[in-house]
Amino acid sequence: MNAPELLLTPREMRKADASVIRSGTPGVTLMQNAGAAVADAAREMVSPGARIVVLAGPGQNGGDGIVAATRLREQGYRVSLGLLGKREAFSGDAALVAREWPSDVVAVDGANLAPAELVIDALFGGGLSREIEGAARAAIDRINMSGGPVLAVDLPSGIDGETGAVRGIAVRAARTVTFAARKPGHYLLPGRTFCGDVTVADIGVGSSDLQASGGRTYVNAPALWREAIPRPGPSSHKYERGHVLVASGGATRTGAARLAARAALRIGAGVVTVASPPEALGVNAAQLTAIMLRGCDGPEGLHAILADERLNALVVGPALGVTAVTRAMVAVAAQARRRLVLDADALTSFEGLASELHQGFRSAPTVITPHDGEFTRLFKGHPDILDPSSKVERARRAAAYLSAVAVLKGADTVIAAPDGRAAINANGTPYLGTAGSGDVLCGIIAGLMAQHLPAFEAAAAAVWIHAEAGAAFGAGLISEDLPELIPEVLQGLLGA
Ligand SMILES: NC(=O)C1=CN([C@@H]2O[C@H](COP(=O)(O)OP(=O)(O)OC[C@H]3O[C@@H](n4cnc5c(N)ncnc54)[C@H](OP(=O)(O)O)[C@@H]3O)[C@@H](O)[C@H]2O)[C@@H](O)CC1
Ligand SMILES: Nc1ncnc2c1ncn2[C@@H]1O[C@H](COP(=O)(O)OP(=O)(O)O)[C@@H](O)[C@H]1O
Ligand SMILES: [K+]
Repeated sequence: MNAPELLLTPREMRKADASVIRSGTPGVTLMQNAGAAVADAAREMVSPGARIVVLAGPGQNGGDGIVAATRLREQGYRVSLGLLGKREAFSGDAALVAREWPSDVVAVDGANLAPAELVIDALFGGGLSREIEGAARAAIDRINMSGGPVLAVDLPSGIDGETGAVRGIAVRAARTVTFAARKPGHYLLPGRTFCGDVTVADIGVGSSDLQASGGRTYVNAPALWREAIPRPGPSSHKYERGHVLVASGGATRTGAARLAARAALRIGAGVVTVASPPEALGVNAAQLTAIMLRGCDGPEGLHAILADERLNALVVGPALGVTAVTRAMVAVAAQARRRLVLDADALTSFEGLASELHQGFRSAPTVITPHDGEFTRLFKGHPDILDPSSKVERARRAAAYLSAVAVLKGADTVIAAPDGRAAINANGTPYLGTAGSGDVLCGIIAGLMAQHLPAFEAAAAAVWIHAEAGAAFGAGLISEDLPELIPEVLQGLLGA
């Protein structure tokens, strides 16, 4: 099985580099390897002898660029080197490699990009620490206006490697070569859209060095959770595959629950029941077949239904209404200590009241699935959770605060666990932005938890499967399609 792919923030990457250097490999060797990998990528992008302009910044990212420039020059390319700052001002390993450049340098604002068949952007990488202004800003503007392909070293300059934010302005690259491990900024938006194709070069940082970084953020991919997905044994019966209960909204708001219920059944829950307010029983009954239906009158009704111990996973929130009654439903669900998914109105009903849920889900696996708007409402008054510029950090803090897995949805959905693990999803499609899509996601999560997947694995697997299904369908996707697309994705994962 492939190992899960670890993503390292620039700070964690520095720890990994330090670990390699402690084991005896000089930092300059890492830089030589990094620059050589950039030169290799450049050769794949242009024909022999092409004109290449390398723009190098004042730090070690610039050092990588100078190594690439030196190599490419030796290999017969017509290379010019533009520096942001003075050649004598380089420090550390970059100062060592700068001595090896055998030709003239120009200032970045003097570098002529017009004849270049390739621009190599080595202005800033993991050390970007503030908004870009002045000469650096003008240089990036000119790179983006040049119209030719750009190869970015480590990160497109201007993209924050930890958060994916644009620090004032950023290079639009056709390709990015990064080192040892991708960074969260390669996946988080808007960073992802600036990178082009991202490749990871092996520069001599081993897996023990990566572990030494302390990083706990992963790409959300099957390697992270595939082994946890159950396959029914020859003698297993439906209740072993779990029983999901989905709370339905009132008579005119029942579709969300049915979408979640259908998804829970398709992902493999043995039994799924919709708990319906009495006035909505007719409309639910008219549209349910394999899914069971129970009358459920508010929090007391839910409490009564949960006397059945076989109900082991609940979905509470979609289309329930933003009310005190919904808050009471959440309280009943939490007290029942069942696996729980909370979405939509269950979260918005606690607008500014997150403190009522503080550590509220310690006693049973729980997943919350807010989009940005729901997240901001729920944690109103909690700047410690809302303010970090990294989406990963926001999700992590929310998860720790509630003792629940937080799925912070969007085009770059982040899944975070209270223990600090996090995953960034990247296989989605904008076609998932369709009414009811989030309800389907809730159902998939609950269906996997009902089958005993731990909450983090269930949430991460569900986000990936949901996105994979949506991407496979593409244009014209509506939420009703999503549950019906699950079997093919599941069969691809399980090989059956
Ligand atoms: N051994 C290793 O560690 C290896 C590292 N490797 C490479 O090192 C890169 C990281 O290097 P790095 O830490 O030197 O940071 P880097 O991205 O060059 O920028 C720092 C410089 O930029 C400046 N600066 C920052 N923001 C600015 C702004 N907005 N506007 C203007 N200036 C700004 C900052 O100035 P200061 O803040 O100090 O004033 C400083 O001078 C990494 O991406 C990878 O490519 C590889 O070779 C593998 C081995
Ligand atoms: N541009 C996009 N790329 C990938 N996934 C997306 C995109 N837009 C929305 N999604 C996904 O679609 C789902 C929408 O859920 P949500 O916002 O709750 O919608 P609804 O309330 O209509 O169900 C989420 O899983 C989200 O991650
Ligand atoms: K760069």
